Amino acid sequence: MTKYLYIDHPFELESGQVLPRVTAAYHTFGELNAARDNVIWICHALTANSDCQDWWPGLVGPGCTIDPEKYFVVCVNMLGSSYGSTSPLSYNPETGRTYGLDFPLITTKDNARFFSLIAGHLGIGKIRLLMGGSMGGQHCLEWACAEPDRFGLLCVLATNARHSAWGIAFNESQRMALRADTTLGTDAPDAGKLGLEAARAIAMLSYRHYRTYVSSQSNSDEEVFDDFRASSYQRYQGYKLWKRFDPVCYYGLSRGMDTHNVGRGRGGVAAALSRISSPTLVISIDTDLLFPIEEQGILSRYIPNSRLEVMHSDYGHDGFLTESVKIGEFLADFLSDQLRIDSTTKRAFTDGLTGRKFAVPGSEEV
Ligand SMILES: CC(=O)SCCNC(=O)CCNC(=O)[C@H](O)C(C)(C)COP(=O)(O)OP(=O)(O)OC[C@H]1O[C@@H](n2cnc3c(N)ncnc32)[C@H](O)[C@@H]1OP(=O)(O)O
Ligand SMILES: N[C@@H](CCO)C(=O)O
Repeated sequence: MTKYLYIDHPFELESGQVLPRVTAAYHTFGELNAARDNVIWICHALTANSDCQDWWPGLVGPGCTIDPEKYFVVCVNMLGSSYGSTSPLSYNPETGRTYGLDFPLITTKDNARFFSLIAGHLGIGKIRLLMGGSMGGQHCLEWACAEPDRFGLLCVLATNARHSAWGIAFNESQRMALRADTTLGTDAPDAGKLGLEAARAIAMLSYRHYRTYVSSQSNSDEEVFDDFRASSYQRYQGYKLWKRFDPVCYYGLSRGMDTHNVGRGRGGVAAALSRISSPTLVISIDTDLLFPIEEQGILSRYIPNSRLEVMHSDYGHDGFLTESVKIGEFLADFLSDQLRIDSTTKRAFTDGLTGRKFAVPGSEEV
Protein backbone atom coordinates (compact mmCIF):
# COMPACT_ATOMS: atom_id res chain seq x y z
CA MET A 1 0.00 0.00 0.00
CA THR A 2 1.30 3.45 -0.88
CA LYS A 3 2.08 5.63 2.14
CA TYR A 4 2.49 9.39 2.08
CA LEU A 5 4.72 11.77 3.95
CA TYR A 6 3.83 15.47 3.82
CA ILE A 7 6.65 17.90 4.56
CA ASP A 8 5.32 21.40 5.00
CA HIS A 9 8.68 23.05 4.58
CA PRO A 10 10.33 24.67 1.53
CA PHE A 11 12.58 22.43 -0.52
CA GLU A 12 15.18 24.35 -2.49
CA LEU A 13 16.20 22.87 -5.80
CA GLU A 14 19.59 22.89 -7.51
CA SER A 15 18.19 25.48 -9.95
CA GLY A 16 17.46 27.85 -7.07
CA GLN A 17 13.71 27.39 -7.49
CA VAL A 18 11.79 26.37 -4.40
CA LEU A 19 8.99 23.90 -3.87
CA PRO A 20 7.05 25.40 -0.93
CA ARG A 21 6.25 21.92 0.42
CA VAL A 22 6.90 18.36 -0.72
CA THR A 23 5.01 15.10 -0.57
CA ALA A 24 6.66 11.70 -0.74
CA ALA A 25 4.74 8.64 -1.88
CA TYR A 26 6.55 5.56 -0.64
CA HIS A 27 6.38 1.87 0.16
CA THR A 28 8.02 -0.08 2.93
CA PHE A 29 8.20 -3.84 3.28
CA GLY A 30 9.28 -5.66 6.44
CA GLU A 31 10.21 -4.12 9.78
CA LEU A 32 13.05 -1.91 10.91
CA ASN A 33 14.98 -4.01 13.47
CA ALA A 34 15.97 -2.84 16.93
CA ALA A 35 19.53 -2.08 15.81
CA ARG A 36 18.10 -0.11 12.85
CA ASP A 37 20.67 -1.73 10.60
CA ASN A 38 18.58 -3.80 8.20
CA VAL A 39 17.48 -1.09 5.74
CA ILE A 40 17.60 -1.78 2.00
CA TRP A 41 16.72 1.33 0.01
CA ILE A 42 15.64 0.85 -3.59
CA CYS A 43 15.55 3.65 -6.15
CA HIS A 44 13.11 3.11 -9.01
CA ALA A 45 13.63 3.95 -12.68
CA LEU A 46 11.97 6.41 -15.03
CA THR A 47 8.33 5.30 -15.13
CA ALA A 48 8.13 2.92 -12.19
CA ASN A 49 6.72 3.67 -8.77
CA SER A 50 7.54 2.99 -5.14
CA ASP A 51 6.02 -0.52 -5.16
CA CYS A 52 9.31 -2.29 -5.84
CA GLN A 53 7.90 -5.66 -4.84
CA ASP A 54 5.50 -5.31 -7.76
CA TRP A 55 7.98 -4.29 -10.47
CA TRP A 56 10.98 -6.30 -9.20
CA PRO A 57 9.27 -9.65 -8.52
CA GLY A 58 11.78 -12.44 -8.03
CA LEU A 59 14.26 -10.03 -6.46
CA VAL A 60 12.14 -8.30 -3.81
CA GLY A 61 9.64 -10.33 -1.81
CA PRO A 62 9.29 -13.30 0.51
CA GLY A 63 11.94 -15.93 -0.25
CA CYS A 64 13.83 -13.60 -2.61
CA THR A 65 17.31 -12.17 -2.12
CA ILE A 66 15.73 -8.97 -0.83
CA ASP A 67 13.39 -10.62 1.63
CA PRO A 68 11.17 -8.41 3.79
CA GLU A 69 11.35 -11.10 6.46
CA LYS A 70 14.97 -10.03 6.97
CA TYR A 71 15.17 -6.50 5.68
CA PHE A 72 13.30 -3.25 6.00
CA VAL A 73 12.87 -2.37 2.33
CA VAL A 74 12.12 1.25 1.44
CA CYS A 75 11.33 2.74 -1.95
CA VAL A 76 10.29 6.37 -2.43
CA ASN A 77 8.65 7.69 -5.58
CA MET A 78 10.92 10.31 -7.13
CA LEU A 79 9.93 13.97 -7.32
CA GLY A 80 8.31 14.79 -10.66
CA SER A 81 6.80 11.33 -11.21
CA SER A 82 3.09 10.80 -11.62
CA TYR A 83 2.94 8.12 -8.91
CA GLY A 84 2.20 10.35 -5.94
CA SER A 85 5.21 12.43 -4.92
CA THR A 86 5.21 16.18 -5.66
CA SER A 87 5.06 16.61 -9.42
CA PRO A 88 3.49 18.61 -12.26
CA LEU A 89 0.18 17.11 -11.06
CA SER A 90 0.52 18.85 -7.68
CA TYR A 91 -1.20 22.04 -6.63
CA ASN A 92 0.85 25.18 -7.24
CA PRO A 93 0.03 27.65 -4.44
CA GLU A 94 1.22 30.57 -6.61
CA THR A 95 -1.37 29.98 -9.35
CA GLY A 96 -4.07 28.00 -7.57
CA ARG A 97 -3.78 25.37 -10.33
CA THR A 98 -1.67 22.30 -10.85
CA TYR A 99 1.91 23.06 -11.89
CA GLY A 100 1.74 21.40 -15.31
CA LEU A 101 4.55 22.57 -17.56
CA ASP A 102 5.53 25.23 -14.95
CA PHE A 103 6.85 22.51 -12.66
CA PRO A 104 10.54 23.20 -12.02
CA LEU A 105 13.38 21.09 -13.33
CA ILE A 106 14.20 18.34 -10.83
CA THR A 107 17.79 17.16 -11.16
CA THR A 108 19.12 13.82 -10.01
CA LYS A 109 20.93 15.76 -7.25
CA ASP A 110 17.55 17.15 -6.13
CA ASN A 111 16.06 13.66 -5.96
CA ALA A 112 19.02 12.33 -3.98
CA ARG A 113 18.53 15.17 -1.47
CA PHE A 114 14.80 14.44 -1.43
CA PHE A 115 15.46 10.78 -0.56
CA SER A 116 17.87 11.84 2.18
CA LEU A 117 15.20 14.16 3.60
CA ILE A 118 12.62 11.38 3.59
CA ALA A 119 15.05 8.93 5.18
CA GLY A 120 15.54 11.42 8.01
CA HIS A 121 11.80 11.75 8.50
CA LEU A 122 11.44 7.97 8.58
CA GLY A 123 14.12 7.73 11.29
CA ILE A 124 16.57 5.99 8.99
CA GLY A 125 20.26 6.72 9.42
CA LYS A 126 22.62 4.13 8.00
CA ILE A 127 21.41 2.18 4.99
CA ARG A 128 22.74 -1.34 4.66
CA LEU A 129 22.25 -1.56 0.89
CA LEU A 130 21.31 1.09 -1.65
CA MET A 131 20.23 -0.34 -4.98
CA GLY A 132 18.77 0.81 -8.28
CA GLY A 133 18.89 0.45 -12.05
CA SER A 134 18.88 2.92 -14.91
CA MET A 135 17.67 6.29 -13.59
CA GLY A 136 17.33 4.59 -10.21
CA GLY A 137 21.02 3.74 -10.43
CA GLN A 138 21.78 7.36 -11.26
CA HIS A 139 19.98 8.42 -8.08
CA CYS A 140 21.91 5.81 -6.07
CA LEU A 141 25.25 7.03 -7.41
CA GLU A 142 24.38 10.65 -6.78
CA TRP A 143 23.28 9.89 -3.22
CA ALA A 144 26.34 7.73 -2.54
CA CYS A 145 28.64 10.53 -3.73
CA ALA A 146 26.78 13.08 -1.59
CA GLU A 147 26.75 10.95 1.58
CA PRO A 148 29.45 8.30 1.21
CA ASP A 149 29.37 7.24 4.87
CA ARG A 150 25.69 6.47 4.90
CA PHE A 151 25.69 3.24 2.91
CA GLY A 152 27.03 -0.15 3.86
CA LEU A 153 26.82 -1.51 0.32
CA LEU A 154 25.82 -0.24 -3.08
CA CYS A 155 24.43 -2.11 -6.08
CA VAL A 156 23.77 -0.30 -9.36
CA LEU A 157 22.66 -1.75 -12.68
CA ALA A 158 22.48 -0.57 -16.27
CA THR A 159 23.41 2.96 -15.30
CA ASN A 160 26.09 5.62 -15.58
CA ALA A 161 27.92 8.37 -13.73
CA ARG A 162 26.91 11.05 -16.19
CA HIS A 163 24.07 10.88 -18.67
CA SER A 164 25.59 10.37 -22.09
CA ALA A 165 25.19 12.47 -25.21
CA TRP A 166 23.50 9.38 -26.68
CA GLY A 167 21.01 9.19 -23.83
CA ILE A 168 20.30 12.92 -23.98
CA ALA A 169 19.73 12.64 -27.73
CA PHE A 170 17.17 9.88 -27.16
CA ASN A 171 15.48 11.99 -24.49
CA GLU A 172 15.43 15.11 -26.67
CA SER A 173 13.94 13.10 -29.55
CA GLN A 174 11.18 12.02 -27.20
CA ARG A 175 10.61 15.58 -26.03
CA MET A 176 10.39 16.70 -29.66
CA ALA A 177 7.62 14.13 -30.12
CA LEU A 178 5.89 15.36 -26.95
CA ARG A 179 6.13 19.02 -28.02
CA ALA A 180 4.87 18.21 -31.51
CA ASP A 181 1.61 17.34 -29.80
CA THR A 182 0.29 20.85 -29.20
CA THR A 183 -2.19 19.58 -26.62
CA LEU A 184 0.66 18.79 -24.19
CA GLY A 185 -0.02 20.47 -20.87
CA THR A 186 -3.38 21.90 -21.96
CA ASP A 187 -6.87 21.13 -20.68
CA ALA A 188 -7.76 19.34 -23.91
CA PRO A 189 -9.22 15.85 -23.54
CA ASP A 190 -6.42 13.27 -23.59
CA ALA A 191 -3.89 16.12 -23.68
CA GLY A 192 -0.43 14.96 -24.71
CA LYS A 193 -1.55 11.43 -25.55
CA LEU A 194 -0.23 11.24 -29.11
CA GLY A 195 3.06 12.87 -28.11
CA LEU A 196 3.56 10.49 -25.22
CA GLU A 197 2.80 7.45 -27.36
CA ALA A 198 5.31 8.55 -30.00
CA ALA A 199 7.88 9.35 -27.30
CA ARG A 200 7.54 5.92 -25.72
CA ALA A 201 7.84 4.25 -29.12
CA ILE A 202 11.14 6.08 -29.64
CA ALA A 203 12.29 5.10 -26.15
CA MET A 204 11.54 1.43 -26.79
CA LEU A 205 14.28 1.41 -29.43
CA SER A 206 16.76 2.17 -26.68
CA TYR A 207 15.20 -0.17 -24.08
CA ARG A 208 15.27 -3.26 -26.32
CA HIS A 209 17.80 -4.60 -28.80
CA TYR A 210 17.87 -5.44 -32.51
CA ARG A 211 17.70 -9.11 -31.56
CA THR A 212 14.74 -8.58 -29.19
CA TYR A 213 12.69 -7.12 -32.03
CA VAL A 214 13.81 -9.58 -34.68
CA SER A 215 13.15 -12.60 -32.48
CA SER A 216 9.79 -11.48 -31.10
CA GLN A 217 8.31 -9.06 -33.65
CA SER A 218 9.17 -10.44 -37.09
CA ASN A 219 6.24 -11.47 -39.25
CA SER A 220 6.34 -15.18 -39.99
CA ASP A 221 4.17 -14.70 -43.07
CA GLU A 222 6.51 -13.82 -45.97
CA GLU A 223 3.65 -12.26 -47.94
CA VAL A 224 2.85 -9.46 -45.46
CA PHE A 225 3.75 -6.01 -46.75
CA ASP A 226 1.81 -3.71 -44.40
CA ASP A 227 0.66 -3.55 -40.78
CA PHE A 228 3.70 -5.36 -39.46
CA ARG A 229 3.90 -6.87 -36.00
CA ALA A 230 6.74 -4.54 -35.05
CA SER A 231 4.52 -1.58 -35.95
CA SER A 232 1.62 -2.66 -33.79
CA TYR A 233 4.07 -3.44 -30.98
CA GLN A 234 5.39 0.13 -31.10
CA ARG A 235 1.87 1.57 -31.06
CA TYR A 236 0.80 -0.72 -28.26
CA GLN A 237 3.78 0.16 -26.08
CA GLY A 238 2.97 3.85 -26.53
CA TYR A 239 -0.66 3.27 -25.61
CA LYS A 240 0.32 1.12 -22.63
CA LEU A 241 2.39 3.94 -21.16
CA TRP A 242 -0.34 6.49 -21.84
CA LYS A 243 -2.76 4.41 -19.78
CA ARG A 244 -0.53 4.68 -16.70
CA PHE A 245 1.69 7.76 -16.98
CA ASP A 246 1.24 11.49 -17.32
CA PRO A 247 2.82 13.14 -20.42
CA VAL A 248 3.92 16.31 -18.64
CA CYS A 249 5.56 14.30 -15.87
CA TYR A 250 7.31 12.18 -18.49
CA TYR A 251 8.57 15.32 -20.20
CA GLY A 252 10.03 16.64 -16.94
CA LEU A 253 11.58 13.36 -15.83
CA SER A 254 13.48 13.03 -19.09
CA ARG A 255 14.92 16.53 -18.56
CA GLY A 256 15.89 15.50 -15.04
CA MET A 257 17.68 12.43 -16.35
CA ASP A 258 19.72 14.61 -18.71
CA THR A 259 21.03 16.62 -15.73
CA HIS A 260 22.66 13.57 -14.22
CA ASN A 261 26.38 14.10 -13.65
CA VAL A 262 27.92 13.03 -10.36
CA GLY A 263 30.98 15.09 -11.32
CA ARG A 264 29.12 18.41 -11.30
CA GLY A 265 30.32 20.42 -8.31
CA ARG A 266 32.79 17.68 -7.35
CA GLY A 267 35.63 18.21 -9.79
CA GLY A 268 34.56 15.65 -12.36
CA VAL A 269 33.31 12.09 -12.54
CA ALA A 270 36.51 10.36 -11.44
CA ALA A 271 36.86 12.54 -8.34
CA ALA A 272 33.19 12.09 -7.48
CA LEU A 273 33.16 8.30 -7.84
CA SER A 274 36.34 7.96 -5.83
CA ARG A 275 34.40 9.35 -2.83
CA ILE A 276 32.20 6.25 -2.71
CA SER A 277 33.49 4.17 0.15
CA SER A 278 30.90 1.36 0.12
CA PRO A 279 31.74 -1.94 -1.50
CA THR A 280 29.83 -1.71 -4.77
CA LEU A 281 28.36 -4.23 -7.17
CA VAL A 282 27.98 -2.86 -10.70
CA ILE A 283 25.88 -4.95 -13.10
CA SER A 284 26.02 -4.47 -16.88
CA ILE A 285 23.68 -5.95 -19.43
CA ASP A 286 25.41 -7.30 -22.52
CA THR A 287 22.66 -6.08 -24.88
CA ASP A 288 22.11 -2.66 -23.29
CA LEU A 289 22.14 -0.06 -26.07
CA LEU A 290 21.20 2.87 -23.84
CA PHE A 291 23.71 2.38 -21.03
CA PRO A 292 26.38 0.26 -22.73
CA ILE A 293 28.96 -1.70 -20.82
CA GLU A 294 31.66 0.96 -21.16
CA GLU A 295 29.61 3.21 -18.88
CA GLN A 296 29.63 0.62 -16.09
CA GLY A 297 33.34 0.14 -16.85
CA ILE A 298 33.84 3.75 -15.83
CA LEU A 299 31.94 3.11 -12.59
CA SER A 300 34.00 0.08 -11.70
CA ARG A 301 37.22 1.82 -12.66
CA TYR A 302 36.71 4.79 -10.35
CA ILE A 303 34.62 3.40 -7.47
CA PRO A 304 37.43 2.17 -5.23
CA ASN A 305 35.91 -1.08 -3.92
CA SER A 306 33.76 -2.30 -6.78
CA ARG A 307 32.96 -5.46 -8.65
CA LEU A 308 31.67 -5.51 -12.23
CA GLU A 309 29.39 -8.31 -13.41
CA VAL A 310 28.09 -8.63 -16.95
CA MET A 311 24.67 -10.21 -17.21
CA HIS A 312 23.19 -11.66 -20.36
CA SER A 313 19.69 -10.60 -21.34
CA ASP A 314 17.74 -10.86 -24.57
CA TYR A 315 15.78 -7.80 -23.45
CA GLY A 316 18.41 -5.10 -23.83
CA HIS A 317 18.41 -2.27 -21.29
CA ASP A 318 15.08 -3.35 -19.77
CA GLY A 319 16.84 -6.55 -18.69
CA PHE A 320 17.45 -4.67 -15.45
CA LEU A 321 13.72 -5.16 -14.82
CA THR A 322 12.99 -8.46 -16.50
CA GLU A 323 16.02 -10.45 -15.26
CA SER A 324 15.18 -9.99 -11.60
CA VAL A 325 15.94 -13.58 -10.61
CA LYS A 326 19.41 -13.44 -12.18
CA ILE A 327 20.03 -10.06 -10.55
CA GLY A 328 19.05 -11.65 -7.22
CA GLU A 329 21.68 -14.33 -7.76
CA PHE A 330 24.42 -11.78 -8.49
CA LEU A 331 23.33 -9.79 -5.45
CA ALA A 332 23.20 -12.84 -3.16
CA ASP A 333 26.77 -13.76 -4.15
CA PHE A 334 27.92 -10.21 -3.53
CA LEU A 335 26.21 -10.03 -0.14
CA SER A 336 27.62 -13.39 0.88
CA ASP A 337 31.12 -12.30 -0.03
CA GLN A 338 30.72 -9.07 1.89
CA LEU A 339 29.47 -10.96 4.94
CA ARG A 340 32.52 -13.19 4.66
CA ILE A 341 34.82 -10.18 4.55
CA ASP A 342 33.01 -8.39 7.38
CA SER A 343 33.21 -11.41 9.62
CA THR A 344 36.96 -11.61 10.02
CA THR A 345 36.56 -10.67 13.67
CA LYS A 346 34.03 -13.45 14.25
CA ARG A 347 34.75 -17.16 14.41
CA ALA A 348 31.98 -18.33 12.14
CA PHE A 349 28.78 -16.91 10.83
CA THR A 350 25.72 -17.80 8.92
CA ASP A 351 24.78 -15.99 5.77
CA GLY A 352 21.36 -14.59 6.55
CA LEU A 353 20.43 -14.76 2.90
CA THR A 354 21.15 -18.32 2.00
CA GLY A 355 21.49 -19.97 5.36
CA ARG A 356 24.90 -21.28 4.24
CA LYS A 357 27.58 -21.43 6.92
CA PHE A 358 31.02 -20.12 6.13
CA ALA A 359 34.30 -20.97 7.76
CA VAL A 360 36.38 -18.01 8.78
CA PRO A 361 40.14 -18.40 8.31
CA GLY A 362 41.66 -19.46 11.63
CA SER A 363 38.39 -20.80 12.94
CA GLU A 364 37.64 -24.42 13.79
CA GLU A 365 33.93 -23.83 13.45
CA VAL A 366 32.09 -24.20 10.20
C1 LIG B 1 0.55 -0.07 -12.84
C2 LIG B 1 1.90 -0.21 -13.32
O1 LIG B 1 2.13 -0.75 -14.34
S1 LIG B 1 3.08 0.36 -12.30
C3 LIG B 1 4.57 0.46 -13.04
C4 LIG B 1 5.04 -0.82 -13.67
N1 LIG B 1 5.99 -0.46 -14.64
C5 LIG B 1 7.24 -0.26 -14.32
O2 LIG B 1 7.69 -0.55 -13.25
C6 LIG B 1 8.07 0.34 -15.35
C7 LIG B 1 9.03 -0.59 -15.82
N2 LIG B 1 8.42 -1.69 -16.53
C8 LIG B 1 8.51 -1.79 -17.86
O3 LIG B 1 9.05 -0.91 -18.49
C9 LIG B 1 7.93 -3.00 -18.53
O4 LIG B 1 6.80 -3.42 -17.81
C10 LIG B 1 8.90 -4.17 -18.69
C11 LIG B 1 10.16 -3.70 -19.36
C12 LIG B 1 9.30 -4.74 -17.34
C13 LIG B 1 8.26 -5.26 -19.50
O5 LIG B 1 7.69 -4.71 -20.68
P1 LIG B 1 6.41 -5.37 -21.38
O6 LIG B 1 5.78 -4.35 -22.20
O7 LIG B 1 5.54 -6.01 -20.34
O8 LIG B 1 7.02 -6.55 -22.20
P2 LIG B 1 7.13 -6.74 -23.77
O9 LIG B 1 8.02 -5.74 -24.37
O10 LIG B 1 7.50 -8.17 -23.95
O11 LIG B 1 5.66 -6.49 -24.34
C14 LIG B 1 4.59 -7.30 -23.94
C15 LIG B 1 3.28 -6.60 -24.21
O12 LIG B 1 3.23 -6.20 -25.59
C16 LIG B 1 2.14 -6.87 -26.24
N3 LIG B 1 2.59 -7.17 -27.59
C17 LIG B 1 3.61 -8.00 -27.94
N4 LIG B 1 3.73 -8.00 -29.28
C18 LIG B 1 2.81 -7.15 -29.74
C19 LIG B 1 2.46 -6.74 -31.08
N5 LIG B 1 3.11 -7.17 -32.14
N6 LIG B 1 1.46 -5.85 -31.20
C20 LIG B 1 0.79 -5.38 -30.12
N7 LIG B 1 1.07 -5.75 -28.86
C21 LIG B 1 2.08 -6.62 -28.69
C22 LIG B 1 1.89 -8.12 -25.41
O13 LIG B 1 0.58 -8.61 -25.59
C23 LIG B 1 2.10 -7.57 -24.01
O14 LIG B 1 0.99 -6.83 -23.65
P3 LIG B 1 0.57 -6.66 -22.09
O15 LIG B 1 1.69 -5.92 -21.45
O16 LIG B 1 -0.70 -5.87 -22.14
O17 LIG B 1 0.39 -8.03 -21.54
N1 LIG C 1 11.30 0.60 -18.89
C1 LIG C 1 11.95 1.48 -18.01
C2 LIG C 1 13.03 2.14 -18.81
C3 LIG C 1 13.80 3.23 -18.20
O1 LIG C 1 14.88 2.74 -17.52
C4 LIG C 1 10.96 2.48 -17.43
O2 LIG C 1 9.98 2.78 -18.12
O3 LIG C 1 11.12 2.93 -16.32
